[in-house]
Amino acid sequence: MTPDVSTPKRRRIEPEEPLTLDNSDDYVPYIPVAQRRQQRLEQLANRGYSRSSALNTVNDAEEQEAREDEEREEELRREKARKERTLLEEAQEVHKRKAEEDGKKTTWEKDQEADEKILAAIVNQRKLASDLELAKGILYTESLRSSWRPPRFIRERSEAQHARLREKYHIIVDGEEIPPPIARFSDMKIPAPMLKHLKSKGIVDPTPIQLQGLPTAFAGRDMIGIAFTGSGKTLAFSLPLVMIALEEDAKLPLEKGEGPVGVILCPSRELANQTYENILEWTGAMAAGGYTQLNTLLCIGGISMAEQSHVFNKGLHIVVATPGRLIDMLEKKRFNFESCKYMCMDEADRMIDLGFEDDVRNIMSFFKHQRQTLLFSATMPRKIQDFAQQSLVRPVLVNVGRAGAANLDVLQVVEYVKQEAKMVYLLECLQKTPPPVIIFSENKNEVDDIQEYLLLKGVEAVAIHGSKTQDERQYAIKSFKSGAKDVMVASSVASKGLDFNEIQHVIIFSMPKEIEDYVHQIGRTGRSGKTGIATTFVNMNTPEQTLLDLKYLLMEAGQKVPPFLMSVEDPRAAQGGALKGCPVCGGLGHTISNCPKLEDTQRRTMASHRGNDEGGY
Ligand SMILES: Nc1ncnc2c1ncn2[C@@H]1O[C@H](COP(=O)(O)OP(=O)(O)OP(=O)(O)O)[C@@H](O)[C@H]1O
Repeated sequence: MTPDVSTPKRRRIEPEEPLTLDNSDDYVPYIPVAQRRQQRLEQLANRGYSRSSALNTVNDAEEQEAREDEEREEELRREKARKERTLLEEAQEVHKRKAEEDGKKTTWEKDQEADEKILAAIVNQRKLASDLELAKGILYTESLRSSWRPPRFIRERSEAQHARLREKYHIIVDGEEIPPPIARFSDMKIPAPMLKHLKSKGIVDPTPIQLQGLPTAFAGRDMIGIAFTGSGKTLAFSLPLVMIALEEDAKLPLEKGEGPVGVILCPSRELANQTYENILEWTGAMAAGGYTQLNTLLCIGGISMAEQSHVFNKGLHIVVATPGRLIDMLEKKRFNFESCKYMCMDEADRMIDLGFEDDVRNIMSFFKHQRQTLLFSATMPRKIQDFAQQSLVRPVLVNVGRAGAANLDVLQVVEYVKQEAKMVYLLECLQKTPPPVIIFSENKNEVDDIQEYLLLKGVEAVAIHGSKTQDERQYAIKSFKSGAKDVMVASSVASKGLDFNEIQHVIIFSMPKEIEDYVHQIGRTGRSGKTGIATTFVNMNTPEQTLLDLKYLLMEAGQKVPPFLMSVEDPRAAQGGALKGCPVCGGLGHTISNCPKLEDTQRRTMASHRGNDEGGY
C-alpha cells in the first residue's frame, strides 16, 4: 500500500510552531523543500518503510505535487488569458464605436472637444481665496450686510422694469437677487457734496457700468464688472469704498494704527497712482462738504513711504496698492487687515494673468473676516470669469458689451505699412489729428527709437516703458497729461488703464499679438463718451492669426475692414460650425488650442518656476 502523502496531507506534517505575524486561520507556513523531504522520510521510516521504498514513495509524491502545481498554474494562465481576451474585445468594441461616432463628427466638432478639454484643465485651478480659508474649508454663503437701500420708488419697480432699463443701456447681468439699476446719481443716495463735485467735473449721469455697478457695490454684493475702456469703471468701484469708509468712521472713528477699511489693487504703479489721485479728489470734496477727511495711502513700489508718514499718524481708511508693495507692508505690519472689508481688483484679468495670482491669494490671507470682493476689467476672458465666480460670494456679473469687445466710440483704421516705411509713415500719420497722440510699440527698444526719431524731427515726445525709472515714468505722464508734450510713445504694459485727457489719436506702431492688448490700447482714446481715432500698422510680420482676430473685431464693431484684411481666410470657416470667441482671451479669430495669450501665460509660468519671474514689477 502506498501511503497517502499527496498535497493536502502536506498540511498535516506540522513543523515546530513557526514565528508568524499573521494570525489568520488559513495561514500555511512555508517549509523548505529539503526539510519537508526529510520530515516525510522520517514519517515513513517511523511507519516501518525501508529507506529505498520510503525514497520512492516520497519521489512519487513530489512528482505528483509538481504535476498538480503545473496544472494549477496552467489553469491560472488560461483564466488570465480569458480575462485579457474579454477586456481586449471590450476595448476594441469601445474603440470601434468611438471611431464610428468620430467618423460622424466634423473636424470642427473634434476641435471643439479638444478645446473643451484644454479649458477644463485650465479652469481646474485653486480658487482665489486665502490659504487659511482653503485649509479650514471656510465657505461664505451670504453677502456682506449693507445699510444702503435703493429708494423706495425704485424698490417698488418690477423686475420687468429693471430689465427694460438694463436693455436700454445694453447691460447684461447674471446672479441671484441682483440689485436694481438706477439711472440717476441723485437716486443712489450719494451725499450732496459728492454730487456737486462730480457735476463740476462734467459727471452728471452715470455711465452704464456705474448705473448697475454702483447699486450692486453699495448693496454689499461681490461683483465682476466688465465694461469697455474709458467707461468710468474707476468711479464704479472707488465711490462705494469712499462711502463705506465714511460710514465706518461715523460709527466709530478710526484711531492711529487702525484700518484700512478697504483696499484697491492695481497691476501697475501708474494705474494705482491715477486711482489714488481720483480718490484724493473725492475724499477732499467730501471733507470740504463737512464730512470726515478720509485718510488714503498709496502703496506702490518706487516711492518712499516716508513721504506719506503723515497718513500713519491717524486712522487709515483706504489703501490703493500694487500687490508686491502691499504684501511687503502687510508683512512688516505697517498696517493690517483686521478691519478691512472691501477689496477691489482693477484690471482683474491682468492681475491674475501677470502671474500675480499667488500674490493675490497671499494678500487675501491677511483678511481676518469676510470681505466684499469686486473684480473689474475691460476684458474678461471666460476662463477668468469662471475662476473668479467660484471665488466670490453670490457674485453679480455686470457686463456692458461683450467682454473684450472694442469701444464703439473709437474709429479703427488698419493700414498695411511695410516694416522699413513705418517711421516715415508715422510722421505723416501724426498729421491726421491735433495732439495729444499716443504711439504704442510692443518693444522697449522700438519705443526709444521712435521717441528719438520724433525728437529729431522736432516733435515734442516723451516715452514710457518698463525699463524707465519711476521718476522718468512720472515725468513722462505728468508732462503729457499737462499738455506740455504732444506725443507719448509707450509700451503696452506701462500704459494700461491710464486715463489721459482727450487723446485724439492712438497709433499702434506694432500690432500686439494679443487682441486684448489691442483693445486696451485703442481704448486710450474715445473715452467718457468722446470719439477718437486709432490707426494700426500691420504688415507681413503680423501673424495671420492676429490679423484674423483683428478682422473679426472690426467686423463686430461695425468698422471698415480693409481689403487685405478681408482676404485673410479663417481655416475654421471651411470646417463648418459657429465661430465662437476663444474662451481664454476672447479673440474671435482663433480657438483656445492656438491662443497666443495662453502660450504666453504658460511661457511665463515656466519662467517663474525657473525663478525668472518676468511678471514682477
Ligand atoms: N458718468 C460719467 N460721465 C462722464 N464722464 C465720466 C463719467 N464717469 C467717469 N467719467 C470720466 O471718464 C474717464 C474714463 O473713466 P475711467 O478711467 O474710470 O475709465 P475706465 O473704464 O476705468 O477705463 P480703462 O478700462 O481704460 O481703465 C475719466 O476721465 C472719468 O473722469
